[in-house]
Amino acid sequence: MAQKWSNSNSSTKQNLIDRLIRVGYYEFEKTIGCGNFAVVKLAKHVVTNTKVAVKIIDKTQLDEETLKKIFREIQIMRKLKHPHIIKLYQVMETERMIYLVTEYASGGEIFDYLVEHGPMSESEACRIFQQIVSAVHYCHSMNIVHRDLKAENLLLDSNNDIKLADFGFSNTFVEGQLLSTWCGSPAYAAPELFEGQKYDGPKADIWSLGVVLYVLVCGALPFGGKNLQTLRSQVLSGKFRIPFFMTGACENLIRHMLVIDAEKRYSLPQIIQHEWMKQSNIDCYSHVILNTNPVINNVVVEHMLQLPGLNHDMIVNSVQQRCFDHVSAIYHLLADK
Ligand SMILES: CC1(C)C(=O)N([C@H]2C=Cc3c(O)cccc32)c2nc(Nc3ccccc3)ncc21
Repeated sequence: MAQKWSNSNSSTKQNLIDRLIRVGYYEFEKTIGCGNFAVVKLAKHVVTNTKVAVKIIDKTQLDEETLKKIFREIQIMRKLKHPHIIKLYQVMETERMIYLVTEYASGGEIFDYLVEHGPMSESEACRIFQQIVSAVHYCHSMNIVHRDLKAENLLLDSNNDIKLADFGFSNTFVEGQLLSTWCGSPAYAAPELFEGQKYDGPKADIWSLGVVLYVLVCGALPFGGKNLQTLRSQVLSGKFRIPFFMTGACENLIRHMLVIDAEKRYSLPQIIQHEWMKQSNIDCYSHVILNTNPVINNVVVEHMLQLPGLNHDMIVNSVQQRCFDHVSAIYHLLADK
């Protein structure tokens, strides 16, 4: 469930959640964002003393449709384990609330980074874009499309590395089968979405990646307009301005991604192999090894056995069954330290 985040606490529901100080082993500190049906708070895991983000969802405020989307988002996040995708640590549910405990991206939105620092140098943009491409490539290899790729959903961690967030519009796809739901932010939406046609999910994500790359290097959107109609005609024209400072290689890559005909648009392997992407050396295929079953880290297990009430089998089961409960949360929070 993608949403515009604001940190203004308005409604009475908000105050109720605002008075929350602790859930499970998590002590709440401050609100980092609130949307129409979720509040996200910074919290500390008291057992491991680690900062996490907790998305608090009040189920009583949601209709059936939205609730289904939230459970789909959770199902998808449970499957994803990648260095540049926000990791889900734990899911807690009471009869009226859902709490999603995830990695905390302390650097905030890359959108705000660009507002503050202006466009990136192309070598910095290349480092960041390679991380984004690696995260999206991993999702597509897991048959998941994000469908809401935009600067606002690209978060930064304390090392200024990318953490892809908000799988509220994501969905699983079957190779070659077309999707039809209109998703995401218009400024990042592929032309085929504006034409109301069924579309190929991964190819629509690639268009959004082209808009993201343009935004990183130019600090502005390629397609704008004062309303949806002008935006639509600009996108369908496929015409956008290239600033004087953009190198030819960068322009060439962007022009191969912002291609109207989805069939002719670059694929992720073509993007990875493009000249411009060779500026800094990241292995975009690091994601492949992440799909295997988690190898148990015995140092972490030994550390946990000092905690009351835990035994070896409980820990190994919770991690290998991917329970997303307190035990696996302690394990992964310690492993990621
Ligand atoms: C749980 C999760 C994944 C999430 O839902 N959000 C929200 C909340 C604010 C927001 C946004 O502004 C843009 C995207 C996602 C979000 C998160 N925000 C952060 N860090 C952050 C830190 C300072 C400013 C903005 C975001 N870390 C993890 C999350």
